[in-house]
Parts: sequence; C-alpha cells; structure tokens
Amino acid sequence: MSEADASARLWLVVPAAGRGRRMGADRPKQYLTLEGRPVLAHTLSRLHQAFPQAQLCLCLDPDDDRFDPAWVPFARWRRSPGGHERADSVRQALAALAGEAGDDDLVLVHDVARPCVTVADLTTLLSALREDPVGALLATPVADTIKRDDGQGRIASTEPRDGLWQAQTPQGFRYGLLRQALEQAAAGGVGVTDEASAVEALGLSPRLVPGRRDNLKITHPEDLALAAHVLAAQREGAASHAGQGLAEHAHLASKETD
Ligand SMILES: Nc1ccn([C@@H]2O[C@H](COP(=O)(O)OP(=O)(O)OP(=O)(O)O)[C@@H](O)[C@H]2O)c(=O)n1
Ligand SMILES: C[C@](O)(CO)[C@H](O)COP(=O)(O)O
Repeated sequence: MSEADASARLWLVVPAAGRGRRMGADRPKQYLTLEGRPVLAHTLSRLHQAFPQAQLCLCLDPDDDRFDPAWVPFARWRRSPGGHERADSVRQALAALAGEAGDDDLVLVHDVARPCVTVADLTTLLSALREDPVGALLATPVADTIKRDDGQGRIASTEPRDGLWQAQTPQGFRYGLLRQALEQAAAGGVGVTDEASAVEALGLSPRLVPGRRDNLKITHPEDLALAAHVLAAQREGAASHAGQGLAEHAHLASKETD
C-alpha cells in the first residue's frame, strides 16, 4: 500500500435515483419490500456492516418523497441529486464531494438495487482496490451460451464466451481518476453503463475481481423473489457456519477435558 493510500479515506456512492421501469412496480424498486424492509435499507445495511466508518453519498431523485433517513445506518452521510442516467447520478455525487474528497481517496460505487452483496465480497473488493491504482470491480465469468439476435427474434450468431465477464458492483476507483473519467465521458457524449467503462475510455484496464453470482441486480419482477431466497440462504449459510464453529469448539473443549 502506498503512503497516499494509507491516509486515503473511503467514500461510498450509492446510485438510488432510478425509476425501476423494467420492474414495472407502483414505486421505484429501491422502495419495494424485501423481507419486511425496503431494498434500499438492506443495501445500506450490508455496506455499513462492511465499512461502518465510511462516508456515504446517496444519489436520490430530487422529487423522491418515499425516502426515509431512518434507513441510513451511517453516521456521516449526505444525499445528492440523481441525474438523467445512472452515470449522471454518480458524476453529480462525485462533484458534490469536491473540496472534501482528495484525489487519492477511495470511492466504491454500489447499486442500491444489489442488496445481496456479501460483506466478504465487499472487503475483498476494497483490498483489491488498495492494491491497484487503476481500480477494480466485482464480476463473474459468463456461464451461459451467448446468442446475438437478428432483430426479428431469430439467432444471427453464437458469440464466443471465452473471456467474457458480467460486471457487478461495487466498482472502486481513486476519486480523482473516477471523476475525470466520468466528466470526460459526459463531455464526449459517451454513454457508459458502469464506472469501469468510463475508466476504460481513458485507455486504462480496471481489475476484474471474481464475485458471487448471487450479487444480483434487482431489475425484473422475478428478481425480487430471487433476492429474498438469496438473503435467506445467506443467513442459513452464516448460521450453519456459526453452528459448525460451536460444534468444533465443543469438540475441542471435550478433548481438552478428556
Ligand atoms: N438516473 C439514474 C438511473 C439509475 N440509477 C441507479 O442505478 C442503479 C442501476 O440502475 P438500474 O438497475 O437500471 O435501475 P433503474 O434505472 O431504476 O431501472 P430501469 O432501468 O429498469 O428503469 C440503480 O441502483 C438505480 O437506482 C440512478 O441512481 N440514477
Ligand atoms: C453498473 C451495473 O450494475 C453493472 O452491471 C449495470 O450496468 C447497471 O445497470 P443498468 O441497467 O445499465 O443501469
């Protein structure tokens, strides 16, 4: 770790200003209920478990009247106005941090629509970012056969999937580099759907950090039920881990008293 990184602060930018059009619900998907709480509350709580000391910048639609600050577990946080596209929301959030964030500060951008990200993956990604001056993102290798359509519902070609990855979030970068990348993309009219592509447009190659396939982005109606299953499975996994730990402890304790 460089000296600059040792003193760098961690900022979390959470774009939460989308309308959830593909979800087709009566409200933006970040306010749909998942296990009794809004999706937004789950996502912020996962981030807080991993990084309790970080500072949060939450991008919200200026007309959002559903947001409740009680869902924010961070001590230091602010809201910033969402933009037209996701990239605009993130760019505006970074602009709102100008003067406070240093160029070498670390920024993790995480979709509010990904509530199932694990604390382990969050900390792995941050470690990768600390080691990599370009930046890093969670991603998974493509597992399905990929078809391109002909525009009329038939296959035009089957695409080689070797070397293809699906990008997830968080995506992490140094503040100065990410701000420059997103400003340049906006000025050049380059539409970017994630932070990494803005950085790629500068001729740089962020690091792919293998993540979990269950870090899904709630996008379509069926994804909400999937996310509920994932959260339940993760809880069961954690409980059986803890149970295993207790069993091992009991086993060792019984050996000690043998
Ligand atoms: N102008 C926008 C658009 C999206 N987002 C956020 O970016 C993330 C990923 O976007 P997406 O899944 O596309 O969400 P929506 O834009 O809400 O969905 P849709 O495209 O179906 O309308 C979400 O957390 C969303 O809230 C944002 O902050 N500002
Ligand atoms: C950033 C992202 O989650 C990476 O997969 C994704 O591109 C955002 O989704 P959108 O539908 O393009 O807004």
